[in-house]
Amino acid sequence: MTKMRIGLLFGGRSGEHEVSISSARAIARALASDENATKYEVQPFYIQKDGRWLSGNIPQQVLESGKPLEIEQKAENESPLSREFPSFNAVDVWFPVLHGPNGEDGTVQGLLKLMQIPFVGSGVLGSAMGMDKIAMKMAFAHAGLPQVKYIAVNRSQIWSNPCVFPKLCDQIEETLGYPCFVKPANLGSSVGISKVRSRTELEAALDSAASYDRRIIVEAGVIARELECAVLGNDNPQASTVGEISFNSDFYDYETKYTQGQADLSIPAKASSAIISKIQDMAVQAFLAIDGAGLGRVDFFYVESTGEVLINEINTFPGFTATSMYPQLWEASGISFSELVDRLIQLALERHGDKS
Ligand SMILES: Nc1ncnc2c1ncn2[C@@H]1O[C@H](COP(=O)(O)OP(=O)(O)OP(=O)(O)O)[C@@H](O)[C@H]1O
Ligand SMILES: C[C@@H](N)C(=O)O
Ligand SMILES: [Mg+2]
Ligand SMILES: [Mg+2]
Repeated sequence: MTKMRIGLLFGGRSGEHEVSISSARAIARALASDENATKYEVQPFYIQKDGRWLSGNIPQQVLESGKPLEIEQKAENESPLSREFPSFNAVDVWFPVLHGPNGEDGTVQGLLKLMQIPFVGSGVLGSAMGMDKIAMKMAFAHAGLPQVKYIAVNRSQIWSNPCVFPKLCDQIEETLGYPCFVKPANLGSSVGISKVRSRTELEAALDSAASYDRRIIVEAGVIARELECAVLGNDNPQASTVGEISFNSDFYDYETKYTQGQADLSIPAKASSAIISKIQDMAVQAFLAIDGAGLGRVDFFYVESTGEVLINEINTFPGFTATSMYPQLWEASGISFSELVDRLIQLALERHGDKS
């Protein structure tokens, strides 16, 4: 049997570069295990932090070491893609294991779509909507999904005009109060997010978020349990069992997410069956609202005292690291890691066949 060649794309010009390497290591292992090894042959492609694409031996070395490559000087006028374009022909299905901007946001998906080769996950629209927390929240509001109060901010309100900035801070204090969360709109893994409790912290957090993104979102802080649900499928997606994250840190920040033992994952979450099915329904609605495809993980806040469930966000390429929820939610729902990656490839082929 001829093996299908899977283009495993990882790394990326993103604050989540290291997370992508960890996810890709796990996915590469799953593609080489069990029955998958008889069906698939993995061709890794590594996108360096400066955006250059590498094939050949280096991607394999990065996968083995789990560490990003030191950036060597780029030749003047060298295109990030110039060296690798010919070898793209050696791929039957792309598996873009990219988190954050320049990978999970529709940019790479546009390139892969133009190549007319199937790829795993959401297309251009779903990826872009799922990455940008402002656009995402507009789609959720339109779908009638409850969420926290928020204010959308543009970098120009923070950096360009000294008269606008104090007014913006006044508006945030009046509308949202403290604590509130300041986030770059297009990022993940909590990179660039601050929880703020005072005017001084707010000013510093806005300045910091603006260094990551032109678009920033400020949300009212909620005291709630954090529940997550995985989604798998295309036009008729399925929701997994629901999991809960608990931790001792101030919020679920980068260190808590990726340091073994810092967060506890309870799967299934201890909540009534009514709450679990509500979350599963909302997860599917959220996935459809942004035009998701293949996979997604939807994060929720559950305010136990009032019974309120608020949607926080969707991730169109959630983490597959050792501490990540997405593969563990499916494992607990009866789909093993190796079966999961196989299904994702089949869903990519199905979606490609739709000619969408
Ligand atoms: N409005 C809020 N109220 C309370 N806690 C919040 C709020 N927004 C974010 N947090 C905390 O910050 C964490 C990260 O937020 P969020 O999920 O929006 O960021 P992210 O960078 O997209 O993360 P990831 O993509 O890794 O899930 C949440 O899991 C939660 O602990
Ligand atoms: C990878 C990270 N953004 C996640 O959602 O798991
Ligand atoms: Mg996210
Ligand atoms: Mg999240």
